[in-house]
Amino acid sequence: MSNAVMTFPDRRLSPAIDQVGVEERAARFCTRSLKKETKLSGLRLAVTMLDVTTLEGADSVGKVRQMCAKAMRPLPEDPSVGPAAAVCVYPRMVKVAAKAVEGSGVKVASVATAFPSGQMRLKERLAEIRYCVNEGADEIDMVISRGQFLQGEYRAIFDEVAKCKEACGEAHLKVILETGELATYDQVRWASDISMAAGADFIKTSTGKVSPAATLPVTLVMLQAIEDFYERTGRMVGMKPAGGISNAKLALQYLVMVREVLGEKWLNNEWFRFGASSLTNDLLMQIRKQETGRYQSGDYFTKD
Ligand SMILES: O=C[C@H](O)COP(=O)(O)O
Repeated sequence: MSNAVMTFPDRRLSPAIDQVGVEERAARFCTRSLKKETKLSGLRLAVTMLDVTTLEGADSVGKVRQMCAKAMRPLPEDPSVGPAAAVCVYPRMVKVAAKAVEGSGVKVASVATAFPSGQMRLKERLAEIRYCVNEGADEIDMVISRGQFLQGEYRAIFDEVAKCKEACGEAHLKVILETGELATYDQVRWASDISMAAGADFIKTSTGKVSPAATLPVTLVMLQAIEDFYERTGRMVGMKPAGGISNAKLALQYLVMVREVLGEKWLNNEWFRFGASSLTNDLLMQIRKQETGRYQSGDYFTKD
């Protein structure tokens, strides 16, 4: 990565966001009607973009293994569907997940840095990243320190992201902004710009533990930040909306938006992911519906 990219950004390059304009533009993505073939290929594409997630205190080895099996082969009778991009787990489950998906191409993402609050000294948060990578994580989903960000300690945020990136080594870094706590679109835009300049491989909306989580307008603000960053630096950054995305229709609206804002180049799982704990089955159900004309009962699919 060039030094120019790792420089604290100039806030004057982060434009003020027109709230009404962003919300109206995002709402227009919901009104597009898609042809049957486009819908089916979008649904299939969405499955391959899933970070199939479980982030519960009650997570067990059995649950994680079952989720990994589903991520590798979402529809057992049709191997052409999937696999998902990754599974996303807590640090303690990384080793279990890495063993379960070994050789399949499905990546292991781990949340880290005292997820979801981030309320821990940086030293321990960096140690947590190194632990996850040692256990076999390919990707790290970190949280920024929102308290510090909201107090205007922007250089501290830049430094923590840069240090987390360094601690990742070869692993990819996704930076969770927790947009539901950032109060305004302007703050979301500024946090996106800081994170990308500090080395984020992906920017991600939410932990899934705070409401509101991902929304189309907030994702649009982040996509625009990615577009501007790419124009300025030539470096592509990925996008991951996460939290509360549980139906296929909404997933397709996200894909329409990504295509229109960033173009086809971003429309694959190297550059776009859905973080979701319960979207898989609705995508599978809609794929079966498009292919057979019938709805399969929810019981037909294994538990998300
Ligand atoms: O990163 C993923 C989120 O934690 C998933 O949130 P969700 O359970 O609302 O789908």
